[in-house]
Amino acid sequence: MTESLYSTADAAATSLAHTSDLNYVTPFLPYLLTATDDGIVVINIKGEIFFVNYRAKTLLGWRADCQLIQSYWSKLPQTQEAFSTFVLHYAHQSPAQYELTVDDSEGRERVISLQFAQQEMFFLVMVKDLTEQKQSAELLYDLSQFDCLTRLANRSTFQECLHKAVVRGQHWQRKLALLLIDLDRFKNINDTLGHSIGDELLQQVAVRLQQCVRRGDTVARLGGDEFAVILENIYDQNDAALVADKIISGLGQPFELQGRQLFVSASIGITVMDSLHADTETMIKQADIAMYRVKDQGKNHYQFYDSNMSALAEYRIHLETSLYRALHEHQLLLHYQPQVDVQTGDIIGLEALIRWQHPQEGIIGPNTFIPLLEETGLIMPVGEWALYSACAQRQQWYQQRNLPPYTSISVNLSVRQLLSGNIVHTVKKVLSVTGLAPQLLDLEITESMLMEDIKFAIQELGHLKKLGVSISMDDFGTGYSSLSYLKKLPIDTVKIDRSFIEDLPNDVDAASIVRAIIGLAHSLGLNVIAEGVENERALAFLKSLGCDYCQGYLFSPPLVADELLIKFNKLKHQAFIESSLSTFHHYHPTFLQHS
Ligand SMILES: Nc1nc2c(ncn2[C@@H]2O[C@H](COP(=O)(O)O[C@H]3[C@@H](O)[C@H](n4cnc5c(=O)[nH]c(N)nc54)O[C@@H]3COP(=O)(O)O)[C@@H](O)[C@H]2O)c(=O)[nH]1
Repeated sequence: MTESLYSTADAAATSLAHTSDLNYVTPFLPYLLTATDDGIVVINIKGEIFFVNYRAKTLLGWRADCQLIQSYWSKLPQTQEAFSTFVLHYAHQSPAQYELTVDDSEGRERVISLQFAQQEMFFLVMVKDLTEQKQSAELLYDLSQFDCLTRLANRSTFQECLHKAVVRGQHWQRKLALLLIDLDRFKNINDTLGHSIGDELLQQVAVRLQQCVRRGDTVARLGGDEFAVILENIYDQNDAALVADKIISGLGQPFELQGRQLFVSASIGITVMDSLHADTETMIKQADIAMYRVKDQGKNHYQFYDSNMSALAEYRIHLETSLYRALHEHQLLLHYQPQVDVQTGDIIGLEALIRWQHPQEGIIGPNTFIPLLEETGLIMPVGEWALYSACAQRQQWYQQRNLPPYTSISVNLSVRQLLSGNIVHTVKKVLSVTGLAPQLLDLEITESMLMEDIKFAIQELGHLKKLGVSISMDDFGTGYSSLSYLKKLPIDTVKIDRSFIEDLPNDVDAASIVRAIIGLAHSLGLNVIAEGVENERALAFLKSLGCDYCQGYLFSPPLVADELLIKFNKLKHQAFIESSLSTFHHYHPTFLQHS
């Protein structure tokens, strides 16, 4: 039954589809004319109106009924103008379209299109509301041109602006400058205080940057915390330096964010180019190189690009590529340096120090490549490798009865490792795989690392301490040197930086600092290791101050595992020190003359 009904309906639909007889539609016309989303007006060649549907009245702002429309038509110059234009220019085309802005019956501005179709002396005018379509198009345009967070020009607009600036500069033969600005430690703000504060900060930074430049200059956000400023029409570098100074001091003022006061700084790389020789790609590359130079040199400053920087940048790229290879080809290795009990001369620990055995350049020290490992993120796998290898080596020595059972192993942590959120898990894993007792592992951190994100760092150190490992504060005295925060940190040992040790006991200031550090550390229940002990007078002085442990060339330089073992096995206690002296003279022949 149902089936037959459907087939009847299908048959009817098919027959309708095949007919072009409009008589079927005519009875529905009044309904269609009111229900349609478009306005419909019928008008003659003189502009006299014969029919207007409800939608057209609303869109065109006509509140009157059909009889009065004639007079309204004449009061609407834009519509009249549209009509006249149509009559003059488009009458021969069908349908013709004209776009204009009117106020609708509620007084809201609307963008409409009038589409005319002619039938002898009459015209059918279809009135379409384009407002939303236009708004979406504008929004899309906006999104493609501007950064939605800060409303500054986005990266692609910046590229376009820079290109135009170069062309204008070439035309007027004027110089132009590009400043690339990167906020220092923005990631920490975002990670610790949350993205909403981070976003607000970026918005406020955008406002301040705009306040530092002239009206015609371009300020753009290139992404993340990176901004750019294009200065056109400048006379020389001084003009750009003035703006950079303004930016540094502008951003140096505190930011008020959700009831908090925040301080930020920025690193700025600048390139100034004679427009005749400028091209956008080179300018961006140069400003970028200069900016990274500032980052390397301690941030919160600006630098102009100079050609030497390119050589340096190329060297870095070379170094980076070689480092990747070094990792795959196992060119990284650890050296070990003993830590000695000042009173007994016993070796109580070994510090693992990374080296790069470069196939052409020989042994490369960590200061050359650790910063690059940090920057590239390679420090994570390398750091984990160092931790694992040091612990495994310590265990192997112990199992082969080459080391007293209490000898600890110290491993340096990098800032990335400490703040990765993964360090506790990594240490746990390494201890479990190597079987090393946590009490025998010492992790070295530096003051400056803590300052990156003190709250999180303290939290992570607390978790590490709970595992049973000990923590040493490395290079103490060189960074923030805030003795007052020492007591808040979950650490066990303070390592006095070797710059305070090298001239002991002659350097009176250094001697006072060392005395103060040892006194304070002991009052807080912390051990003290003096780094870089190179001679016996320094050792004697440190002993007199009650320093607990020493490390330095006096005892041994860092050595590869096998060498260290030979030395360790051959020599004990005082004999070890005596022999170390001769090794030390071998490394530092001039020392004999001074001592
Ligand atoms: N994240 C990691 N950082 C590491 C790792 N290995 C090393 N490092 C960091 O590199 C810094 C420099 O290390 P290095 O060039 O090995 O210098 C150490 C010693 O060789 C040197 N030293 C020791 N005794 C003396 C001395 O008597 N005189 C003298 N002129 N130098 C001496 O001091 C450095 C000791 O290191 P530390 O105790 O850690 O300060 C190093 O500081 C680490 O930060 C690594 O695996 N991961």
